[in-house]
Amino acid sequence: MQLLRYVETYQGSLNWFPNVLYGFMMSISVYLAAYKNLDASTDFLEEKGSFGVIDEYDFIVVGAGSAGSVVANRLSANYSVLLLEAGGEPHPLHLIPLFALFLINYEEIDWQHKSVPQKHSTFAQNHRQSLLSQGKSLGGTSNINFLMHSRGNPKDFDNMAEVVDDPAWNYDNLLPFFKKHEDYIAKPFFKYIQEGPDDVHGYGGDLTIQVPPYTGMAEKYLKATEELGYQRMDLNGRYTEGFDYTYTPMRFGRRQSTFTAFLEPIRHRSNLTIRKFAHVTKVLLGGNESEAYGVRYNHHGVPRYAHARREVILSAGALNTPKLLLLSGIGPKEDLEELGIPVMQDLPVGKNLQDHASTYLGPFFINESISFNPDRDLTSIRLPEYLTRGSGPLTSSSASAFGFLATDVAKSAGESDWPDVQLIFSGSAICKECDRFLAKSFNIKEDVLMKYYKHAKGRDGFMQIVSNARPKARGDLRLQSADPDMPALIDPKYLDNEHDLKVTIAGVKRAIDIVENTTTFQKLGAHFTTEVFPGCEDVEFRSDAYWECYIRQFTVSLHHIVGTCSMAKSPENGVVDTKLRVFGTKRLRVIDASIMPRVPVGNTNAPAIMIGEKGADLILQLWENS
Ligand SMILES: Cc1cc2nc3c(=O)[nH]c(=O)nc-3n(C[C@H](O)[C@H](O)[C@H](O)COP(=O)(O)OP(=O)(O)OC[C@H]3O[C@@H](n4cnc5c(N)ncnc54)[C@H](O)[C@@H]3O)c2cc1C
Repeated sequence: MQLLRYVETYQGSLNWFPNVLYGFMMSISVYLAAYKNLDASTDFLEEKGSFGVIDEYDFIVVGAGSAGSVVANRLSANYSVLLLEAGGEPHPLHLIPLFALFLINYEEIDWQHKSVPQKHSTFAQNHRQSLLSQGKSLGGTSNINFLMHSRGNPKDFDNMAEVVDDPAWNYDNLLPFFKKHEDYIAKPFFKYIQEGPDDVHGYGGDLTIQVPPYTGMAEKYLKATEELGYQRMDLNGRYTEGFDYTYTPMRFGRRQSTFTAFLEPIRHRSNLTIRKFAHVTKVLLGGNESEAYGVRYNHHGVPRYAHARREVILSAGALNTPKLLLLSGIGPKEDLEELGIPVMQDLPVGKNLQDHASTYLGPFFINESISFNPDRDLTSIRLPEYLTRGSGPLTSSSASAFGFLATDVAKSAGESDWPDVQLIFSGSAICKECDRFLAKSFNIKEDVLMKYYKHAKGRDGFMQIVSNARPKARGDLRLQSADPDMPALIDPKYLDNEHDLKVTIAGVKRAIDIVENTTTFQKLGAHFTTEVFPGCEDVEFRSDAYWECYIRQFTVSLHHIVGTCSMAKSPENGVVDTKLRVFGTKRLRVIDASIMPRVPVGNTNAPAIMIGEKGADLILQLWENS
């Protein structure tokens, strides 16, 4: 507290802080590499000699991410579990939500997948390749995501149950799995939270869900959306159109990843073996019925094998799980034969890839100094304030409010109660180094962002992310080689159809309306930038053609990839059945985001965690009754 008082008193003369911080962030790769090398060397020495002749467990879980951490936690309560994770310890900087946007695209903690060059989008990204980040450490992508807790719309799950013809996957039946781990803290004063038997939230679970202490300009944004007739509602409940503060997995201002919630507290459980730096390269399948009996993996350069007495569970995420299945001979027959991989099962692995293609709309400027302007507001007080009180802007990933709305496209399809656009509000101004940081995080050409943001630096303002929440685009993932170290060919096919473009343009116009047609924002003199996005100089500014150009240039993935190992009624339409067992195999399941047949209207971390709960429950039910 003494330190806090000292810093509060002298902060005026200590405004060197942003410069130091920017300098630190620019050299972050050195720090990340040092941390990882130390972790890997310690792990190598500790694990040396700890392998048995037969490394055998009841269950093997591949991937300690959002879903895998939950699966390993639940199963190891009763059975022996080997959890294999390609990455190491999560980096301590992950805990600070404000750093979320600046800790992606580093090889030490991110798989850094890239799409193949896109024909209809991502023109401003280097080589037209969309960066498709995925966390690589204990906790997986929950370590590097933007902390938005959003389950998806009840209709998404009802629709999923219909597609797979199994009511077990409808919203009402999945609710217990959303609630099971939740420790929900509702923001005070909001009346929309249901109480009693209709309460959709859980309390006292492993994962605390709350609004961060710092919300910046979010209240202004929510007021403006109310002016346009949108209600404030619980976006993790039975919502339709509406807006709210962003709820996040967080305790005392620190990110709660699935590592901190589900693995750290039990990592010394005698039934659980966590093996870091263990890159699984093949599922071992035997007999006529493709029965999974183990996996092969590389551990510090040494090939290892582990056997499962009961099941092998793949939770390597929506890009690495299909890759692993393909490498193991499960996938489209023709593709596998072309690469000389013996075919174990002919299944549409890697097809049906979906993602939320989005655009980063802005900057919007205001005349008052109320946005979070890092150059000004990131004073030296922020660190001690964060460390001692768990408060202040460091607690916010900057996506402080969001909402869902139904465009005319949804309405004319009779789906006004199933929104098709998500708008995310980021109340941060463009700081003097933000162009370079954002270029790195989005894989955008640095000169493009430097040009576009030049006039915005240091001015109070904000951004909105416009996301096409129910895309029609269906991409795919294929192998280019049987070598596990070769990246897969990933093609999300963003904006390859008129529908997706139309919905995104409609979303952009609503986002502009919120700013330019509400008294809340007009009192602040709020307006969209007058700067033309590089590459769109030849079309009339703010015309539909301009928005099309902007969206196709500045396309960014919201990193919500799903569908590559789709759950389905039959093997012609998907990869796993409704018990998440890979069709045509035995003792092999997929439990992660890849099993969702359609991307939910919302974000995918909460659904992936729910799938972890549901999958673990299916497994426990089977083995406890047999
Ligand atoms: C930058 C970014 C921001 C995002 N923001 C949000 C957000 O704000 N809100 C939200 O809800 N969602 C967000 N998401 C998406 C969400 O976090 C993911 O959809 C979700 O975490 C996926 O969970 P998963 O269990 O399927 O996979 P993951 O969490 O990716 O877990 C897979 C794990 O498997 C490991 N692995 C992979 N291959 C192998 C192998 N061969 N051998 C061993 N281990 C392996 C990986 O290292 C990883 O730890 C974001 C994603 C990104 C990248």
